[in-house]
Amino acid sequence: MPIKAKDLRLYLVMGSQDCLDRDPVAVLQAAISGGITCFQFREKHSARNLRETVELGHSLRALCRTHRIPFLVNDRVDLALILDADGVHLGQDDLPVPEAKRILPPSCVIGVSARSIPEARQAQQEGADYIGIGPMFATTSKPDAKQPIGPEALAEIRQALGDFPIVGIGGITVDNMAAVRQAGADGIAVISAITRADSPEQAAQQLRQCSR
Ligand SMILES: Cc1ncc(COP(=O)(O)OP(=O)(O)O)c(N)n1
Ligand SMILES: Cc1nc(C(=O)O)sc1CCOP(=O)(O)O
Ligand SMILES: [Mg+2]
Repeated sequence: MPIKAKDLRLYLVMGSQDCLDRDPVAVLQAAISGGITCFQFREKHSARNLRETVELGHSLRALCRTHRIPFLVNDRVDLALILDADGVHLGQDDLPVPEAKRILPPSCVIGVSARSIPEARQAQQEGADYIGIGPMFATTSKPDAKQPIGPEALAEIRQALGDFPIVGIGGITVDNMAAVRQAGADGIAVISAITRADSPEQAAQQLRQCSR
C-alpha cells in the first residue's frame, strides 16, 4: 500500500545504538504511545551481530504491526524481506531503486534520501514513494552526515516536486520543527529528539502536538 503523507507526520528512525542503555523495544513502545506515525529500523554501527539484529527486528516489527505503524528498514533490502517490512529507506549510496524494486514485493514502500532537486526528481521518476531531505540542521546521531542544508533547500525541492510525500530529517527538535513544516515538509523524521529524551513518550507527544 503506498505511503500517505499523513503517515510521515512523525517518523521515528531508530536502532539499538540510539537507545543509550534502554531497551529499544521499550523505547519504541513509549514512542508509539506518544503518537509516532511511522518507524524505521536503522541498526547501524551497533554492537549487535546480524543474528541479534534480526531478533531485535522481529520484536520491533511485531510491535509496529500490533499498533498499525508502518515499519520500514534502513539500507538493507534483505533484512526488510526477512522481517516482512512495509518498506525500506535507501540513501544515495545504497541499492538503487530499480534494483530494489526487482527484489521487493510491489506493495513495499520505498523511501529515498535526497538533498538536491536532481536527486529528488530522480527518486520520483524511479518510483520512490517518499523522499527524506537532510540534514535540516546539525545532527549528532549520524557521524557521516553531510553539511546541513536547512529548511530553505527543502522549500526549493517542494516547489520543484509539487505534491509528493516529503519528510525532513537531521537535528530536528520541538524548537525548530515549525520551520521544517513551513518549508513544505509533510512530516519530520527524528532520532535523538525521542530516543535521548528523559521521557520518549512525552517527547513524541510534544512533537506530535506541534506537528498538527
Ligand atoms: C527518513 C530518512 N531520511 C533520510 C535518511 C538517511 O538515509 P542515508 O542517506 O542512506 O543514511 P543512513 O540512514 O543509511 O545512515 C534516513 N535514514 N531516513
Ligand atoms: C539518519 C539521518 N539521516 C540524515 C540525513 O541528513 O540524511 S540526518 C540523520 C540523523 C537524524 O538524527 P537526529 O534526529 O538525532 O538528528
Ligand atoms: Mg542508507
